[in-house]
Amino acid sequence: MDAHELITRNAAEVVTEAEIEALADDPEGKRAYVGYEPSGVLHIGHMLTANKLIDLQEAGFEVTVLLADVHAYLNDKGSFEEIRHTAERMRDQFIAYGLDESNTQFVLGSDFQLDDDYTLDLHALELETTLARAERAMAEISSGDSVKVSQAVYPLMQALDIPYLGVDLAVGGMEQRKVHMLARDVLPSIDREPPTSLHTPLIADLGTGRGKMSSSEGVTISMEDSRGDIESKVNDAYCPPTADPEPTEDGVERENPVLQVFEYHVFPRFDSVVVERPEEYGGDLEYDGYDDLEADLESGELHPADAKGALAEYLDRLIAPGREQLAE
Ligand SMILES: N[C@@H](Cc1ccc(O)cc1)C(=O)O
Repeated sequence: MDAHELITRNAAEVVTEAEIEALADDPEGKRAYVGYEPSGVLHIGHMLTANKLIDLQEAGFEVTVLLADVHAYLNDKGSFEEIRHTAERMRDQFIAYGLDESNTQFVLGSDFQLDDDYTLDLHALELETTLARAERAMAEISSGDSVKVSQAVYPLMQALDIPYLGVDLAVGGMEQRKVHMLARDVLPSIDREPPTSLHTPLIADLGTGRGKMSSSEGVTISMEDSRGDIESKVNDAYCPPTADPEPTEDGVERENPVLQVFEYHVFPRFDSVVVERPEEYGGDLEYDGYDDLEADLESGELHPADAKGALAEYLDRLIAPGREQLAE
């Protein structure tokens, strides 16, 4: 796979295509980051962007993981002490998941976000931004109806992190796109380059195929799950024999989350996938890429129950190192 393909595979969008192209062609010195609010344990949402960071490392990027402790605090995720503690645990889980410490830089937000220069630049961005714009940028990041002042400061800090970390590419889920657009608009006002961004798709809830998989509602997979937990969640997952299910009766769009997890979590991390089947049902199936697996599910060659069995097996392999880490 060439650099451009590695960078863009499984991305829902890049802003802009031309800027990505230029980064792909740049042989050295390119840097990317993802920021995470430390809270709870690593789950499949974090792992999706972590997979992208692993692709980017392979494509020659230097990668930074920002453990955004101040952001978590501003977004009401607990006391600063608790968040700090969670940040340390999270870092260890990312390493267990495969973000090699030798080429991943882990940075704590509070290590630079409380400096004088940062604070003054932040105030300059506050002057450039209406409350309404800041609030819109946060719509898919913070929950709750009334936005606090802290949550209006949040996206401006996220924008400012990009030049302060010295990165060329900001990576995040689709829910981060409005913050990245805001960053493109406001950073030039303080003589900083507008950043390039890449967004990963949102994966549907495992149980229903609707909405998005999240740690706060519905069914997700986390590093705390035992093999048995994974098996029962995957077993109960929504998996019609198509990649393009009909909407529900009341018109809610649905995805096939089992296929999505194969596409965005399993295939990026394994060279091939074996679906074990007894001889009388045709024996094992082996796939070198996602498309063939999807085609077999659609044609009926691969039964959803067998697909689920294999998914549980591979998810377990992805989770195991983190689970062991947590048990320490
Ligand atoms: N907004 C991100 C966290 C984050 C914070 C600061 C950043 O610079 C980047 C990302 C989230 O929703 O989890």
